[in-house]
Amino acid sequence: MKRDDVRRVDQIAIEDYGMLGLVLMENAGRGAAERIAALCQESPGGAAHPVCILCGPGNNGGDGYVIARHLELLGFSVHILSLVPLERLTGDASVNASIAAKAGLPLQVATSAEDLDRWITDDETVVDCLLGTGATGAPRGLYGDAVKLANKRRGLRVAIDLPTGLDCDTGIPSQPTFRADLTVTFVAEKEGFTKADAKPWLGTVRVVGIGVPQALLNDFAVA
Ligand SMILES: NC(=O)C1=CN([C@@H]2O[C@H](COP(=O)(O)OP(=O)(O)OC[C@H]3O[C@@H](n4cnc5c(N)ncnc54)[C@H](OP(=O)(O)O)[C@@H]3O)[C@@H](O)[C@H]2O)[C@H](O)CC1
Ligand SMILES: [K+]
Repeated sequence: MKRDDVRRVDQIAIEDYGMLGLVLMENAGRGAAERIAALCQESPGGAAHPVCILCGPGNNGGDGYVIARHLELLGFSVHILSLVPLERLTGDASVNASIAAKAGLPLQVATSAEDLDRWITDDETVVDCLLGTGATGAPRGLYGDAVKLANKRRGLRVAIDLPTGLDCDTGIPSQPTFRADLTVTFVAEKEGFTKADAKPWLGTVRVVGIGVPQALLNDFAVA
């Protein structure tokens, strides 16, 4: 499915069907948390290890706060690294960041590559909630630093909606691109995921529904 169509599904679900963005984000985040839990149970270690969730400035980051809350409920030890001050967040992302903070989920704001190097450790699962379908071009500044650092760590890597740096329409990776073991994507596989260039960056792809009505999915020919 094309990036713009996926974003349209979100918009129509809210504007025409009256669904709340927060409901879509909750469904997305809970579904993603359940796929991450399944992966961590399958990994060599077997035990659920600590999880670091990297959150960006938009609703992809917003998903990360929901994922953190649900992974904690599943018994994981999570910590959240935001690359923007929380007051910079808006809408559904801001609501979920506030819930996570009020719930006492460990949360730090990284302002430098040194912060990221210190706080992203080597044995934890790293979840990429940096950039999603709102990204344009290669990850800039601290986002590029975060992707490069995450790619060097030894733990599992999970991309949410798409690996930061990957163009989800063309499948073309940018310098850098998050190299995922698992990509959890919402509504439908993105068109670029079928391209050979994308494969090394996606890992296993799992589609998570976000609760939009079948009638709306049918309008976009989503199975
Ligand atoms: N129906 C669905 O699929 C649902 C999707 N959800 C999630 O929402 C994201 C899309 O959220 P959105 O806020 O539109 O976009 P992003 O989170 O990707 O953030 C984009 C912002 O990031 C900045 N940006 C863009 N490109 C770059 C770059 N190359 N480097 C650094 N920063 C970048 C930009 O902000 P500025 O302030 O800099 O303009 C963008 O605004 C989707 O992917 C899903 O994860 C919903 O949660 C559930 C339903
Ligand atoms: K992402």
